[in-house]
Amino acid sequence: MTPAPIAVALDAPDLETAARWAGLVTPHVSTVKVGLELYLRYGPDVIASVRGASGVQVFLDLKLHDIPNTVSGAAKAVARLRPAILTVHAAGGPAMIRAAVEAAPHTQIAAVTVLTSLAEEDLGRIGLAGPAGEAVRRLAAMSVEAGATALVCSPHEVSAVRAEVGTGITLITPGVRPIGADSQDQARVATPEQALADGADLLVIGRPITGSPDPGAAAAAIAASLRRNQP
Ligand SMILES: O=C(O)c1cc(=O)[nH]c(=O)n1[C@@H]1O[C@H](COP(=O)(O)O)[C@@H](O)[C@H]1O
Repeated sequence: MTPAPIAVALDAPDLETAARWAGLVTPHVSTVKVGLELYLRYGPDVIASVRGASGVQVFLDLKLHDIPNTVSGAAKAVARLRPAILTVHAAGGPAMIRAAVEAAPHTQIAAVTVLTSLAEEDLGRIGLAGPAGEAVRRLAAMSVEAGATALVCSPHEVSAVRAEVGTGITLITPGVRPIGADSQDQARVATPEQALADGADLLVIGRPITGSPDPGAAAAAIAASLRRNQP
């Protein structure tokens, strides 16, 4: 069976747990995601540990955000690990995004538009002209123009972003919660089925899977539900 288009966020406090989660979910999902918590604690070794023998795609979510020269150096430093995807903040601007794209030619650069943890009322406070849908659309268009081939947005904006950027761009949505699951610190959320129906290519799901007593079974259940809902 083809693995589901899900990136499991391995936000674990230690490497053993992350590698165990990766092993359990890998038969069911296409991708595992390494974020700041693991990377800052263990560094580059974490990539080989979670990739394991399966060779699953690794998404390195470092959300780089700095001046172009610094982001170029950082992207070069991790490009040798061959992550399939690397995140940068779209708010870093077009020159920064382009610097990342040029520094990591074998990795897909994903620009994070507006964090899924931000609610409409937060945008004004950080000085971002809203509403969220409009800010995401603006950042998405700018990022693609700067060379990003993937975008991160919430499921709420995915259909508008798809209409804006067309079919060639990979749309990645965190803020995904199966029916009945707690949204926790996520503000703009939808179900996996809805996110996919609205045009997402890859769903980022962490705690609804990794917080389960059986992460393998939780991943398998979401994957099966997505298959059932396919048109
Ligand atoms: O870039 C990301 O992956 C990301 C962007 C965003 O806007 N919101 C967001 O939640 N994420 C990441 O997606 C994951 C979501 O995890 P859960 O909320 O546990 O499903 C975390 O690892 C976040 O760092």
